[in-house]
Amino acid sequence: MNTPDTVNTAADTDLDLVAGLLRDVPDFPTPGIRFWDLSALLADGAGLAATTRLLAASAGEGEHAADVVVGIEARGFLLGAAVAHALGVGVVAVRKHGKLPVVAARRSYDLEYGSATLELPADVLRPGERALLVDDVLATGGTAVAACELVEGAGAEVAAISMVLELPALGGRARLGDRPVHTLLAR
Ligand SMILES: O=P(O)(O)OC[C@H]1O[C@H](OP(=O)(O)OP(=O)(O)O)[C@H](O)[C@@H]1O
Ligand SMILES: Nc1ncnc2[nH]cnc12
Repeated sequence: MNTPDTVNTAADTDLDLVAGLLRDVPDFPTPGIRFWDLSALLADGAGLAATTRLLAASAGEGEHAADVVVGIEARGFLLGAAVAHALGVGVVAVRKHGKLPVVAARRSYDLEYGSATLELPADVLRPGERALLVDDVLATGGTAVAACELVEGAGAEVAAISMVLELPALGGRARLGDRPVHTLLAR
């Protein structure tokens, strides 16, 4: 029987479901990297719904509510669109270099297994808007910092950063400074 401090909430149930659908793959994409793959989670209807609920719950309410979601290529697109729909707001796709026809700004960065450049589409973020950044994994934080700088460079505010999985050993949270970071699980 549950006692008051062992009551399972709906969020706990969602979290258990999410955790059970993650898989880690050794030596991908390069030797020595333990890669966290969310494919099975995204492919599972209940898993995707639980993930969306949990990520949306980390968005602020009232005056702290997000005006828009920013999804980071590529896996952040899938989660970002789902979270935006749940919150009733739109979604901005921050893309890898060379995919957008009209670019507001770009940032290059390093991550666990290489380097990349992110670009923000022109004329979609308005100054003063509160953006919720969504992606799957927070590792070194290079990707998230670049995305935050693009949002902030457009005059918008990073309301929060929401990710499914954090890899604390790689130090991403510290690189994000004072920006509010919410991750569902750590490995
Ligand atoms: O915290 P970091 O060290 O920056 O790593 C996290 C990023 O790495 C992965 O994306 P990846 O660049 O592999 O791109 P993809 O989603 O296009 O596969 C992941 O989806 C995050 O965006
Ligand atoms: N180990 C990892 N697994 C999945 N995505 C990542 N992005 C950066 N590092 C990662």
